Amino acid sequence: MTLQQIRLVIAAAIACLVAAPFVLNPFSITLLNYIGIYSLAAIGLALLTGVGGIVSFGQAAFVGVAAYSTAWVTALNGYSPWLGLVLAVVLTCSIAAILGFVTLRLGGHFLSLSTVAWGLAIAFLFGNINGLGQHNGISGIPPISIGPIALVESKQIYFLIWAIVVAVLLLCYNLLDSRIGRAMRALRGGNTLVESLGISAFQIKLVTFVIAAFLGALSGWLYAHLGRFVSPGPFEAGMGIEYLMMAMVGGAGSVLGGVVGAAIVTLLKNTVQDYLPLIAKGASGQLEIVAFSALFILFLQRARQGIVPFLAGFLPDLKQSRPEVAEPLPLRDKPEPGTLLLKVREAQRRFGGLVAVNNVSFEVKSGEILGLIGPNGAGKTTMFNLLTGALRTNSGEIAFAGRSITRDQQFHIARAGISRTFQHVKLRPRMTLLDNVLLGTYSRTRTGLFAGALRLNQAEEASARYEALMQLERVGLGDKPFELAGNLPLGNQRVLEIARALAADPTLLVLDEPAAGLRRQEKLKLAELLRSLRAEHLTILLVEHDMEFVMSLVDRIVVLDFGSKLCEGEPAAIRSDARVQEAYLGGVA
Ligand SMILES: Nc1ncnc2c1ncn2[C@@H]1O[C@H](COP(=O)(O)OP(=O)(O)OP(=O)(O)O)[C@@H](O)[C@H]1O
Repeated sequence: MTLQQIRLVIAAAIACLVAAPFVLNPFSITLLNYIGIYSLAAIGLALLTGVGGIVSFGQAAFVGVAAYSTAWVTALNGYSPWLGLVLAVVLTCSIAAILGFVTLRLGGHFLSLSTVAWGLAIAFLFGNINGLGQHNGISGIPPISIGPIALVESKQIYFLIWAIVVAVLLLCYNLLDSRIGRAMRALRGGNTLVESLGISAFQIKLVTFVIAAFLGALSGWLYAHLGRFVSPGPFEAGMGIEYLMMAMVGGAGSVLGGVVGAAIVTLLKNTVQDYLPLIAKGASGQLEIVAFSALFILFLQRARQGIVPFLAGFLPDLKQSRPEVAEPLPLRDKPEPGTLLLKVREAQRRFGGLVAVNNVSFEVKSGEILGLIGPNGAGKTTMFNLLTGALRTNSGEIAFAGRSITRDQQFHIARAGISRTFQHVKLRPRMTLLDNVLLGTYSRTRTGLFAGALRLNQAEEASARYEALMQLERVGLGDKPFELAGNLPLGNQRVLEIARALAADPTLLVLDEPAAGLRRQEKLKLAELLRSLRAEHLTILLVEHDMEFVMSLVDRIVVLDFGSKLCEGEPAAIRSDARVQEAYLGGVA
């Protein structure tokens, strides 16, 4: 499918939206208004839950904070709904920022459980604060006015609601295709990779959380001025679950899924409400929940990925154009070859009673390739995790480029110029090769949230894309930049990790078993690549079990055994060292 065809489909969809109020009856228009309003909250959840992987049950509470804010400003204090919008957005986003700051460091299920807790707490407040009408709610909310026109009728507010929905969709698509959006997309699947790229996972989660709340705020503001009345019911936990359902039914990873999910759930609910009283007189309220739950379970079993991604699977792939030559991204200042780059002094790391790294000291000079070898379980990967900040040392010091990084957070260390690959490959399999490598350029680029959403910094984006393509070509993966990373064989996934690490223009490249899973020819190519990197004065630290590969490549070797340093020296000396033969090579070298 070409970009032009997609534009045509979008233009046709917008034409239908514009024509709808002229051909539909008032009830259908009201239904569409509610679908639009729910869509905004569901798009927020699609970003938070589907893209960012943070399951939240509390979206209804944010919608409620905004609805009550604008009701208080307008119905109780007589100010304009536009002032209500300002308070709604500021208050909702501030509450989200505080809640996010407190809870987003919680891992896994605890984070989701906390959203249930604060969702319930906020909804409870609506019904119990005197000044907010308690359970009777607030009525007499005025309509939104644009200039002299008050949007009293459904048909009038319809255009405002759907203009906001379309604008939000466009901004979200732009955002997800930008530097910050890629970081948001990378959140799913764990923090270690994200932080190793110089991205603060906490910061990106907080941003995503506040964006989701902001969209909830827009939804709440419109909701209050459409119904002209607010009460606690629509903002309680049940509605929080319904928003989650909308996001999941539509396709949690897709912002368009938010709209489709809102439409399906709203229409389905409406239909169930119409037909259930015919079957069960009197108890249809409770039965509605049962029927709905049963449908949801069926959906989870049959189409878990959601409708939009499911349908998108039948469409021909979007023909994307290869990045074109662009201004190169700025390069770091590199230290003089031969100067001290990394100094590890008496580093120790324990796991309970096990000392995985035991007072290890070594140095790496700029421009050299140092191999770290040792039998399985010797502590090599743990050492790499200490250097890159993925783990903290229990004691000892690590200095990089003349500065202690012992207590630095992982993303700070990455930004300082240490890039790594992982023993167990860490990629984002549902992102393209190009996007995976683009993640590596994060610390070399600056485009922020708003510039990304508004596509204001296209020159930098073009440079980053070109850089990513160059790195893909350098490692031999440049022919299919739009292939999904998950489709690559394991060996090539390792090579893709190297391209991603190189895209950060590192001073020190830390490679954990890069040749594992490669065939002989591929290994030779990799060795050639690493040699060419050394010729460019890049410093490389390497863990590798393939001795032939290591010996032919590195300048020096440090040998670890049972967490301690056994010896260090040039490859020939290590090869003939009796202790190494005994401990590591089993006397066969
Ligand atoms: N997170 C952890 N918790 C507990 N023990 C750990 C942890 N990570 C590593 N270890 C233990 O620390 C020791 C060193 O492990 P490490 O992975 O660093 O060794 P390695 O030299 O990289 O081994 P291999 O070559 O097999 O990858 C092992 O005994 C391992 O079981």
